[in-house]
Amino acid sequence: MDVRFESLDLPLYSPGNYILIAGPCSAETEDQVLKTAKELHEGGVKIFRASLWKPRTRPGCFEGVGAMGLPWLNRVKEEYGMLTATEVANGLHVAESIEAGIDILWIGARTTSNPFLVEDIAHTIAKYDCQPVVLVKNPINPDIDLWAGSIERLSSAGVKRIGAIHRGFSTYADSLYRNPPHWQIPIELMRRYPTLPMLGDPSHITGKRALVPEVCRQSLDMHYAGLIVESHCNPDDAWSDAAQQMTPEELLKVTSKLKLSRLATCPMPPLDAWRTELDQLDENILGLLSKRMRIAEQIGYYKRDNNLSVLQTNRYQIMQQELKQKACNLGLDDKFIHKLFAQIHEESVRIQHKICDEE
Ligand SMILES: O=C(O)C(=O)C[C@]1(C(=O)O)C=C[C@@H](O)C=C1
Repeated sequence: MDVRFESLDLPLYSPGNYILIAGPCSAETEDQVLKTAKELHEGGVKIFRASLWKPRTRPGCFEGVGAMGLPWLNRVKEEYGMLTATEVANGLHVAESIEAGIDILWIGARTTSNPFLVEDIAHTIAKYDCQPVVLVKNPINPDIDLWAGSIERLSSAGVKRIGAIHRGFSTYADSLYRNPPHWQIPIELMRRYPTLPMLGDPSHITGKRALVPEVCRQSLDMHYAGLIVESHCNPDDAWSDAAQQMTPEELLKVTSKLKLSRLATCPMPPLDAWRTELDQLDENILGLLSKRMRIAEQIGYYKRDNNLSVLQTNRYQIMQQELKQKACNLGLDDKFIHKLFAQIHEESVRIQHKICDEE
């Protein structure tokens, strides 16, 4: 589908000249909102974010202050001249936010996954002459068409200023990141829509404040238009997502370095994206190997207690035979897979011998 994107026309953060949206995960109290906004404003941040409606995984968690926080965001606008941004999950949120003068609305990952909600949001926005900027987070699952589909729905309904937010994708596997980035997906979206502005969301990708700086850097190296980062005046006491929020001071230390590292390197976006993806896959392989060895250990104890021999040649041969077939089906070289699993089996046998020798 041919989608035309108008410029977001948002103020840029300097140094670095990129869009920087910062603020707490959730608006909690008027004081917390104003204190955080003041510190960010003093550091040159021009766009303030805070969620009012929070879709949470389980009931009983803090679900946001709702429309009560809209006047707090208005005070941020009036007192510090910042633009304001919040998350919307249905048409009612949209209407309340636009009527309260919010400048930027973002659609969260769970909402992007629901075409009915996206339609509701799109048609509600389109009713207003003075439209906000709308940013679409990637869906929770790594489904590029669902992401693209939401963007297309907004555009078809008449929403003009649209951008995307890359917040990573949820995973079942153990991972360094809360939501592994799968960089190839946003890269593919940017290939499909070359004029679509993409913002990185390092807070949700990493889930840990210590990792936020490197993902900020990677996002800008990918030529993203900017970043949306969580910052709280007292992150450890935050009512939601405490581990991934940083103080305005910590954040500004990172953002001021970004320009330097961006100029000092010569980014090669496709290569960088592939390497990042390989790093992630390697980490997944390590996680799986570790799980496999833990199971081999358990079998080792069982064999010791039941006086069974460690080496089970039959089992090993059947396993290799099946792997050969599976490798061929996946287009992998069967000799390589044979060698790889011979090594893995050898290590498993070593671990079990050690257990059996322990007594
Ligand atoms: O199946 C078992 O008995 C195992 O202990 C597992 C395992 C393996 O790593 O796959 C290890 C040793 C045996 O020779 C065969 C297979």
